[in-house]
Amino acid sequence: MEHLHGGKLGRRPPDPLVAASWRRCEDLHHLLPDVSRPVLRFQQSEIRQRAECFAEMLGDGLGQLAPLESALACGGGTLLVSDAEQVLLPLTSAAPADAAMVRRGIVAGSCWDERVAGTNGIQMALTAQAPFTVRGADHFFVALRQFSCCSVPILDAENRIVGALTSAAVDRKQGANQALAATVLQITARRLQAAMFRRRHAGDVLLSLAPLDASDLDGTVNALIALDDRGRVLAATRRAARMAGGECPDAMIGKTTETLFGIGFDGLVGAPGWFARSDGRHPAPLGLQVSLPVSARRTTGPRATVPEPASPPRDVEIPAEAEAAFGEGLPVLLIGETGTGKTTLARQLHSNLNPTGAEAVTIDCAQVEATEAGRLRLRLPVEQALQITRDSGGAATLILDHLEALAPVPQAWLVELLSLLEERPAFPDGAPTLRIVGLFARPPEDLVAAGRLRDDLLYRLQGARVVLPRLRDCPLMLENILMRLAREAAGRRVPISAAALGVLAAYPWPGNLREARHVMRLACSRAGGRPIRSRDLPSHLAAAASAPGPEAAPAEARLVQALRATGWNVSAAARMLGLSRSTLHRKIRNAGLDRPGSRPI
Ligand SMILES: Nc1ncnc2c1ncn2[C@@H]1O[C@H](COP(=O)(O)OP(=O)(O)OP(=O)(O)O)[C@@H](O)[C@H]1O
Repeated sequence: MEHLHGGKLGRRPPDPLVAASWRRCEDLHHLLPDVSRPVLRFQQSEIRQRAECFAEMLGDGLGQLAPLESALACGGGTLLVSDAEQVLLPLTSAAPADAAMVRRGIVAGSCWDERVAGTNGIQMALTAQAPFTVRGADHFFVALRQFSCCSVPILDAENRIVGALTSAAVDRKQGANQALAATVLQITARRLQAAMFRRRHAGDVLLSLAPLDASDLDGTVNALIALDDRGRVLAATRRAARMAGGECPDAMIGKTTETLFGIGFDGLVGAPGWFARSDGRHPAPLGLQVSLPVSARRTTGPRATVPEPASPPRDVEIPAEAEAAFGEGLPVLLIGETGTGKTTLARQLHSNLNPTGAEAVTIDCAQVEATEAGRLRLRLPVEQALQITRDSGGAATLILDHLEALAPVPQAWLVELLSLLEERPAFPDGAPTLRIVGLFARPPEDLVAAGRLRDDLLYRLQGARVVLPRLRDCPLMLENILMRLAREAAGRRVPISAAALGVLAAYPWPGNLREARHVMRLACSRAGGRPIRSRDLPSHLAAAASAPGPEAAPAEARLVQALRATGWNVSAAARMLGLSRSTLHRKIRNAGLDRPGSRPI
C-alpha cells in the first residue's frame, strides 16, 4: 500500500516507534485515519469482572490510585487505568474531566488495542515496555489528535506487564505537564509493583536495594529481592536485577547474597537498617536492607533458625479429634517428620480459637539444656503464656517444639511444670486458660522404648494425637498437594507436564511439605507462567528420583507403616496414605494383614 505522506494521514510522526505504529495501522490493521470508528467497548458485566480481578491483583496498592488521580488533575490530566488487554477499568473515582474525552469513547470498558484504536499511548507503552507519550498529532485517528496521553506500564511481582497507568489530557502542547505526569505515573507504577511483590513474598526475607547516592529513594522503591531462609534468591524485580549488576531476574534465582553482593546472609540479617555495599562490582554504591517476614519478627529470643520462607499455607485441615481436644484444653500431640507441618498445624489450632488474639508462645526444646539458663528457657515462656492469659483475658497456647530432643533433666522440669499447670483454675465459664501442643519429629513410643523419653511426660502430653503423613507415604495425594502448592506459589493454577509429574512422584521428599513448597515455588518461577516442565525442577530431584533409595518403600511396607503409626486407626491411616477407607480395607485384606492382637504385623 502506498503511504499517504502529507495526504489523508497528515504529517508523518518523527518518532520511529510511532511511525512504525502508523505503518501497522495502515498496512496490517487497514485503518483509515479520518474514519471515526466506534470505540470497542466491553459489556458492563465483563468490565466489572476485569476491574475486580485487577483490584484483587493490586491489593493494598489500590490505595495509590486516588492520590495519583488528584496529582494528575492539578495539571489537567485524567487518570486512566487499563489492563494487559488495554481495556480501561473503572478503578478511578470519576469520569474523565473533559466531556470531549467521553464523546471520543475514552471511558471505562473501552479497548485501546492498536488494531481498533490506532496509535495511542497505552498500546505504545505496552509495546515499548516503557513509559511512552503520544502527543496529539501522533495519534493515528484524527479524532484523537486533540488529546495527548502519557502511559506507563505496570509490572507485577513476576515482572510481567499487567496493565498501564495513563494520564490523558487535552493537548495544549505543554510538554512540562506531560513530563511531570510521566514522573508521577512512574513512581506509582513502581509502588504498585513493590506492593504486589511484597504481598507475593510476604513469607520470605526481603532485600531492598537503593543506590547510596540517590536523592530520590522513591525511584528504587521496587528494587526488591526475595530470599529463602539461606539467603538464596527466590525472585527479583527487574529494577533490583539491574541494580545488582544488570542480570535478568531469572538469572539471579538460586544465587546467594554472598555471590551477588559479597555479603553473607547472616551478616545482612544481623545488620540493622541500611547496610552499605561498595565493592566496585556495581554501577553505584548500594544500600541493602533486609526485612524479615512478619512471623519471624514476632519471634522472641535468640534466632535459632531462620524463618520459614513462605507465606503460611492456606487450607490447613485440622483433624476433628485434635480440634475437640484442643478446645477442651487437653494437650495435643502432633507427630511427624521434619517439614510435615506440625508447627503450622499447631499455630492453626491456636489461631482458630484466637482469631485476633496474641501469638502462641513456643519453646524450642532442643535448646533447653540441663543448666540454670536452660531451666529459665522453660520457665520464662510459661510465665509469658500465663501473662498473656492475664492481660488478654483469653487462653494462651504453649507450643513445645522438638520434644524428641529434650534432655533427661529438663524432661523432669517439664513434668513438674505441667503438673503445676494442670492445677490451674479454668476461666469462670469453664474454658481453659492455657492450652498445650507438643511436637515430636519421631514416634514418642520409640523414644520411650529406647529410654530417651519419660513415659509419664508422654502421657501428660497426650490428650489427642495426630500423626502427620510424610509426603512419600501419600502417593495418591501427591499430585494434588503439588498442584495446590504450585497454585499458592503462582497465585493461579499452574499445569504440570506429565514428565515433570513423573520426576516429582518418584522423588522421596525427605523434607516433606517444606521441601515441596520450595521446589514448587522455584519451578513456578522458572516456568514464568508456562506449564511446569522437568527442566524447571531442581536437578537433584531427577537424580534422586532415578536412584531408588531405602525410603522408596514397597506399597505393603507403607501400608504397615501407616497402620502402625496410627495405632491401626483405619480412617487416620487411609487419610495418611491418601486412600479411601474402603480401598484401605481391601488392601489390608489383600495383603493378609491383621490387627495386632489377632496376629502381629
Ligand atoms: N498443609 C500445608 N500445606 C502446604 N504447606 C504446608 C502445610 N503445612 C505446613 N506447610 C509448610 O511446610 C513447611 C514446614 O511446616 P512446619 O514448620 O509446620 O513443619 P514442621 O513439621 O513443624 O517442621 P520441623 O519439624 O522441621 O520444625 C512450612 O513452609 C509450611 O508453611
